[in-house]
Amino acid sequence: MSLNGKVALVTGGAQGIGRAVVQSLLQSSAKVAVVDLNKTCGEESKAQLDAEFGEGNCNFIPCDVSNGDALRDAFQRTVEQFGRLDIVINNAGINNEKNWEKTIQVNLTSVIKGTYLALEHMSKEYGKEGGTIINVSSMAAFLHSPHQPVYTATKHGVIGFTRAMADASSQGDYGVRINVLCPAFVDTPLLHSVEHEDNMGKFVKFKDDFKRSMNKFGVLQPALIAEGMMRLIVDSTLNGAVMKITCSKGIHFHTYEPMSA
Ligand SMILES: NC(=O)C1=CN([C@@H]2O[C@H](COP(=O)(O)OP(=O)(O)OC[C@H]3O[C@@H](n4cnc5c(N)ncnc54)[C@H](O)[C@@H]3O)[C@@H](O)[C@H]2O)C=CC1
Ligand SMILES: CCCCCC(=O)/C=C/C=C\C=C\C=C\[C@@H](O)[C@@H](O)CCCC(=O)O
Repeated sequence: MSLNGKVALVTGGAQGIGRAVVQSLLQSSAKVAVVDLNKTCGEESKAQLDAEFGEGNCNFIPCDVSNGDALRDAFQRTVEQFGRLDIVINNAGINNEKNWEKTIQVNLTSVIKGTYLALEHMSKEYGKEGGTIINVSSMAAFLHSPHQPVYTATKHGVIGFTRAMADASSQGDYGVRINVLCPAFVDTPLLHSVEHEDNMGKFVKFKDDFKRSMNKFGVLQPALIAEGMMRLIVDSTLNGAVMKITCSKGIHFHTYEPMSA
């Protein structure tokens, strides 16, 4: 699939799932802005991607997505450098039950802010050409664990917000498709945070429950999540879709029963 001429912004793109998505976007000839807090990882990643895909296709923008002004600047810099914006992936996330307010800021508030900024740059409401937004939730929104109550709450929030915004987009004729992706366990640095008291606080005592669940359901590779992401990006029929990716069922969609009166 070719995304030649398209410009993407990926938050949390320096490692893990975001890194795999950036790689797939570059493979499809898109230009990509990698927005991430981790300067060392972001710069290393950019050097590797420049070597593989050539300079000028990828930009690293150091930014804490929970700082609203910094996130606004990151969007602005992307458009200044690449001339337009077509694809926004709100992927940055953390797992910290001890500093749970920060978890809400990064996993939910920043996804909301990232969606609104994306609309300012892509929506027909603002005189722009349209585009697509993908917000990253988690299977934790469907199968919760006592180990991660606030993480789970944020991932529920991302689904509710995204579905409502998808309806706003279609009814308001924004020309922007807005979808949500829910991976099960994925082999990334984030997954190792579940063992640490620094991250989990008092819930660390439930880590064996979490590990049992991981052993039962298996662990996915980031490349499969990137494949699902690319499907959401190119399939122009999808808006408000909730994509799940699990070991047992692979890439598939959640279906909601229609509400009866
Ligand atoms: N790894 C897993 O098992 C699963 C992960 N997810 C979600 O996928 C997304 C990506 O997670 P992973 O790649 O696994 O994590 P990761 O920890 O490997 O990568 C996350 C990236 O986000 C960046 N980041 C964190 N806080 C940031 C901030 N405030 N501002 C800017 N960048 C920030 C990190 O520096 C890192 O590069 C997250 O939203 C996570 O909740 C969902 C389901 C399962
Ligand atoms: C530190 C962050 C880790 C995030 C952990 C996370 O995302 C948790 C995932 C939890 C559960 C995964 C369950 C997967 C289950 C499937 O294999 C399947 O059995 C359920 C399929 C249900 C469906 O309709 O898709």
